[in-house]
Amino acid sequence: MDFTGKRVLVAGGAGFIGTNLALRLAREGARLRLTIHDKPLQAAFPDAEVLQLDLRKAEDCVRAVDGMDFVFLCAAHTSGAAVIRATPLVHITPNVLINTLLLEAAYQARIQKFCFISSGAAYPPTGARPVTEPEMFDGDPDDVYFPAGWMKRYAEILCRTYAEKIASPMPTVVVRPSNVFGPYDKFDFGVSHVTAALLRRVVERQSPIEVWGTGRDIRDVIHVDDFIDGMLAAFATDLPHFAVNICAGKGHTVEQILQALLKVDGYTGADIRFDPSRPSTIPVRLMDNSLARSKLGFEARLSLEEGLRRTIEWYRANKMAAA
Ligand SMILES: C[C@H]1O[C@H](OP(=O)(O)OP(=O)(O)OC[C@H]2O[C@@H](n3cnc4c(=O)[nH]c(N)nc43)[C@H](O)[C@@H]2O)[C@@H](O)[C@@H](O)C1=O
Repeated sequence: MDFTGKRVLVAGGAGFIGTNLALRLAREGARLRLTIHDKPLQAAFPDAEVLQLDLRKAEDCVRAVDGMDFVFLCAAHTSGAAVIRATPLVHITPNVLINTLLLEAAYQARIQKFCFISSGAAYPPTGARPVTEPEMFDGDPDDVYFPAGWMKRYAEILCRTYAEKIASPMPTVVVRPSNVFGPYDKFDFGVSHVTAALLRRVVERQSPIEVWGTGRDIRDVIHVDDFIDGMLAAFATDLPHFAVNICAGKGHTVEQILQALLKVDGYTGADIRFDPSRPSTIPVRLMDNSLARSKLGFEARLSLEEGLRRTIEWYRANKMAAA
C-alpha cells in the first residue's frame, strides 16, 4: 500500500507499537499526526504533527481524526502479568472509552480505513492447539483475561458494526497480535511483558535471574518489525472488514526464550531461579498463522534469536546508554 502523502493518524504515538509503526510510516512518506497523552514521544518525528490529547474524551477524539485519511489505534492501557493478576480492571474503562470514542469520531469524520489492535489473549483457551480466527467467540477468554478479553472483543464487534452493519460503512481492520517484543517496548519490571523483562535481566547480568512462574508457560513471540509488516499487509486488503492473527506461528516456553537470550548475549553459567509464587497468566497460548499466510502472503521473517539480538542491540544503545 502506498502511504506517500497520505494523512495518517497514529493514536498512541509514544507507545511501543505506535512508535514502531510511526517510524515505518514516516519512512514510507506518510503525513503523520501522532497523539501523545502523559508520556513524551520515544523517537524523533521532525515532520509529524504531534497533539497532546486525552482520547478518553470525545472532543479530543474528534480533534485527533480531523482531516485524516487513515487511523491506526495504537493508544491503549496495557501491561504484563503482574498488573493483569493484581488489578485486572485498570485496562477496562480507559480502553473502552478510547476504543468506542475514536471509532465513532473516525466514522463521523469519514475516515477511509481504521485499524484496531486486538489481542491473542482475547481468545478462549484452546490448550496446545493453535487458535484460528473464527474461534474468537467460541466461549469466554481464559479467566485471567476475562475482563481485558471481552473489552477487546467488544471493540472488534464495533469494528464489524462500522464496517458491515450500518449505512455509509467505514472499512475496518482488526489485527490480533501474539506477544510482540522489540525496541521501544516497556522495560520496567512492574509493567513489562515477559520478553522485555527477561531481556533486561540478561543484559544487566542480573544474578540470580528471576523468572516468574515455572518457565513452562508457552507463548508465540513475534518481533515488532514482523508485526508491523503483518499489520500493514492486513491494512492493505480491500475487504470492508478483516480480522487476522499476526503471529510467528510457533511457540516457545518462557525458559526457551530465556535460554535464547542467554545464548545470543553470551551470558554463560547464569543462575536461573524460577519462582512459581510470582504472577503467571495463561499456561499455553499458540496462534495459527495460516490466514495471514494465505490471504496476505505474510510470514514472520525474523527467527527468535535474530529478533532478540536486534532488541538487545537496541536496548544497549538506547536504554543502557541513557541510564
Ligand atoms: C498478547 C498478550 O500478552 C500479554 O499476556 P501474557 O503473555 O499473559 O503476559 P506476560 O508477557 O506478562 O507473561 C507471560 C508469562 O511469562 C511469565 N514471566 C516470567 N518472568 C516474567 C517477568 O519477569 N515478567 C513478566 N511480565 N512475565 C514473566 C509470566 O509468569 C507469564 O505467565 C498481555 O500483554 C496481554 O494483554 C496480551 O494481549
